[in-house]
Amino acid sequence: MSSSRYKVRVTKDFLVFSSGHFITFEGNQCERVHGHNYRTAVEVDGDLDGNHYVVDFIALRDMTRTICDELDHRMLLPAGSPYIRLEDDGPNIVARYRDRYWSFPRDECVVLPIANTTAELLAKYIADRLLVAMRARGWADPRAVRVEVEECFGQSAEVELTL
Ligand SMILES: Nc1nc2c(c(=O)[nH]1)N=C([C@H](O)[C@H](O)COP(=O)(O)OP(=O)(O)OP(=O)(O)O)CN2
Repeated sequence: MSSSRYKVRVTKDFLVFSSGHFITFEGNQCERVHGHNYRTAVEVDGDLDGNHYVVDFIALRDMTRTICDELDHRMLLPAGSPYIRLEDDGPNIVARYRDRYWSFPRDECVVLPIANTTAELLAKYIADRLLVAMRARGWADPRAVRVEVEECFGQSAEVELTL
């Protein structure tokens, strides 16, 4: 007897965010500030519910759009970096790396609970937020949530939350 496994996938031309960032790497390197037009794709694996669908992908689309819109046209800053210090400076947030520092108006930044603004950890952040949003709607946990974040054409990272 064969068994069936289902997933829904959502990727739309508005599930994007144009944001600034910089990453640290190799423990002693920090990029210059730059930006990307990030694109996201979301997949949810699970059993069919009483509607005979995994989840309503319109609702999933809208949940994802809410998160993308929060990140759009913002400077993405990591709150959990061991290398980059974030400081309040009145209406601004100052980011410091060794003898370099950047000052951004607070409402033009998003401080994220991640260690580095890599595509991988942005995908993880979005996946975690989506799971919270699904649970807030009373949805049963799916089997898995996957989020892909593409930094630019041909460069992306994906996370899978297995539940
Ligand atoms: N696995 C990952 N590798 C890299 C990431 C990442 O998030 N995950 N990020 C970077 C840099 O932040 C940077 O964003 C790379 O972007 P890009 O502009 O493409 O880098 P380059 O300037 O070197 O590429 P060009 O196409 O020549 O502009 C690096 N690695």
